[in-house]
Amino acid sequence: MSKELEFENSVKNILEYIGEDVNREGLEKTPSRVRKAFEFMCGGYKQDPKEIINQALFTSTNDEMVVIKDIEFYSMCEHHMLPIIGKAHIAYIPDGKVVGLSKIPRIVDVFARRLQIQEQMTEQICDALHEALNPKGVAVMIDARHMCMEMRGVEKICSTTVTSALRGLFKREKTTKDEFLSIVAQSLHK
Ligand SMILES: Nc1nc2c(ncn2[C@@H]2O[C@H](COP(=O)(O)OP(=O)(O)OP(=O)(O)O)[C@@H](O)[C@H]2O)c(=O)[nH]1
Ligand SMILES: [Zn+2]
Repeated sequence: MSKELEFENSVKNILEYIGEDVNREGLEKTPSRVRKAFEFMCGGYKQDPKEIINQALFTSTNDEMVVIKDIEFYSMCEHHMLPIIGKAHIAYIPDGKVVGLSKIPRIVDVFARRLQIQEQMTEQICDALHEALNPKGVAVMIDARHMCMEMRGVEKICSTTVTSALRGLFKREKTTKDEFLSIVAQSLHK
């Protein structure tokens, strides 16, 4: 049996388990729709962040902080496979090269489109940028809502989780870190 069919049969098992009639018309294509949705939502496993960044690296003498704020993303927690919905705020200080701006949200999606815990996703984005750009510093802050804490479990719909990862100047210099925090503060969930 193909892997695709195995996946679709697993979806049918879940539908049966929750008490659905897998043969009713509305559910006929659901297993294959779910498979395609998962292939998209977990497409990050097949992507290489270095390859993405290397497509658009430009020599530059600029060494001022570059901040890309409010990068929305959808991920899934590895414990419940329920959505994590949030925003990433990313800054770096170039050291001889800058990256095409669109590549930063692409890197966020590479790691968001995997099963995640928020702390790990924050670190992975930071490390990927640090390794590929070799900048003077990188900072990543993620502010997200976890559906496993809203739709079920503790059912706290107003709580958000903020995580950060800092490298280089952002870690060593308080003024650099504070500048990043003041730019990002306005974007955090109220
Ligand atoms: N640190 C961290 N924990 C997470 C993240 N996403 C979900 N969790 C937590 O993972 C934990 C799993 O705990 P368990 O006790 O094994 O699972 P559970 O019985 O479903 O727990 P409840 O959610 O409290 O009902 C829960 O406390 C979740 O809130 C994340 O991104 N980071
Ligand atoms: Zn969860």
